[in-house]
Amino acid sequence: MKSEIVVIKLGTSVLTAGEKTLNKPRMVELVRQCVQLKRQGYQVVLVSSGAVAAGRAQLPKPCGSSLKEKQMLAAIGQGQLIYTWQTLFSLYNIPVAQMLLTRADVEHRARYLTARDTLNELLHHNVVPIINENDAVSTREITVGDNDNLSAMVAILANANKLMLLTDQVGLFTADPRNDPDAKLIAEVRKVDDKLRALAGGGGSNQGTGGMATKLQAADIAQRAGIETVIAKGSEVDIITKVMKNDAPSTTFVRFDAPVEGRKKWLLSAPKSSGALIIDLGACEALIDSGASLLAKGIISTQGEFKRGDLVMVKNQHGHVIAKGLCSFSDSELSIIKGCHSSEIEDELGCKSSHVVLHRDDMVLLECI
Ligand SMILES: Nc1ncnc2c1ncn2[C@@H]1O[C@H](COP(=O)(O)OP(=O)(O)O)[C@@H](O)[C@H]1O
Ligand SMILES: N[C@@H](CCC(=O)OP(=O)(O)O)C(=O)O
Repeated sequence: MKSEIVVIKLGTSVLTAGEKTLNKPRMVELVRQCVQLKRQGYQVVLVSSGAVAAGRAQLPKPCGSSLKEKQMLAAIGQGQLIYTWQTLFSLYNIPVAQMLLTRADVEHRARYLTARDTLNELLHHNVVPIINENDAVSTREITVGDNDNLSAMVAILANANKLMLLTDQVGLFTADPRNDPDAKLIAEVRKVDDKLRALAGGGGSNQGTGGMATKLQAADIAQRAGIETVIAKGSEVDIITKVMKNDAPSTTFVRFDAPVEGRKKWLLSAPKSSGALIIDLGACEALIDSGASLLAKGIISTQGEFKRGDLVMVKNQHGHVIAKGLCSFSDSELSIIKGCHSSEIEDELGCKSSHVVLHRDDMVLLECI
């Protein structure tokens, strides 16, 4: 039987724990629990933050306020980060592997498949993959930007059963507990919606990136891909073991009953959109109620510039995103054929072309109207 795969994301807040550099006793403890999990038959993938913090501690003068400096610090600290993990796992004779990814590696279908194969091969050989963003080469265009979203992408790549986001809070509260002592823990989330997003603030510590907002984005993606996500406090004793037994105060995002499959998971996780299609009510209903492909007839207008094959968001007339998918036409072609019947498209464009704008196999639904 194939063993279950657990992706554990460790935020800077967990790995530094109030210190200016890596908190090694904390890392020892986390490795012990990961090994325990492996001995129970699970496969473990780590998404480890902490490179910037580790790099910062190695320079004599404080720095890291600009993007350039952060990239430099990540380049300095990543070596120490992976060395520390490697040293700790080697105490148990478990090899580790470093994978540094950017959005471009996941966005490009062929690179995505290569990363997936490498990850699978590592797990097959009982190695613990330790993943971080390749900050040193990440430009604004290709960065994921935070390891919460990266960990959701990794969970999809690894075909994981569970995603654990370990941080410095026990879960998602009704308000940032650093500012509101009356904030209450939300134990279970069925669906991430705008009301919930409004509760999630940015990072509380000055070390972390994204705070709860990016954790919700990650949980939303994972839920839709059929992966249960748990936010929990990394400093709590035996936290990994407790989360596996559903025995820790935490926030659990339950997986959707009908998750997206195969290639659609890639669509869900990776590509950034180049533009958007605004569609009418009839088209919204056809997409959501009947699972239909999107036809030119339902398109009111487009936003942004995109080529054939680019990823676009699909919005209703109120600007609400309802789907995303790979578009068969460029924005300039759509300006000609929007509102047309499918049979008129080839005549209008004067060339052979698809009869649908977004095929249902190349599209994931994100919201209901
Ligand atoms: N509604 C909320 N519930 C819990 N924490 C929140 C909330 N809104 C904002 N936060 C902040 O998110 C922080 C955790 O995110 P972050 O600093 O990015 O940590 P990490 O390094 O673990 O990713 C918490 O310290 C907390 O202050
Ligand atoms: N890639 C960066 C971490 C970025 C990040 O998302 O940090 P965090 O919010 O602490 O998980 C690093 O290694 O320092």
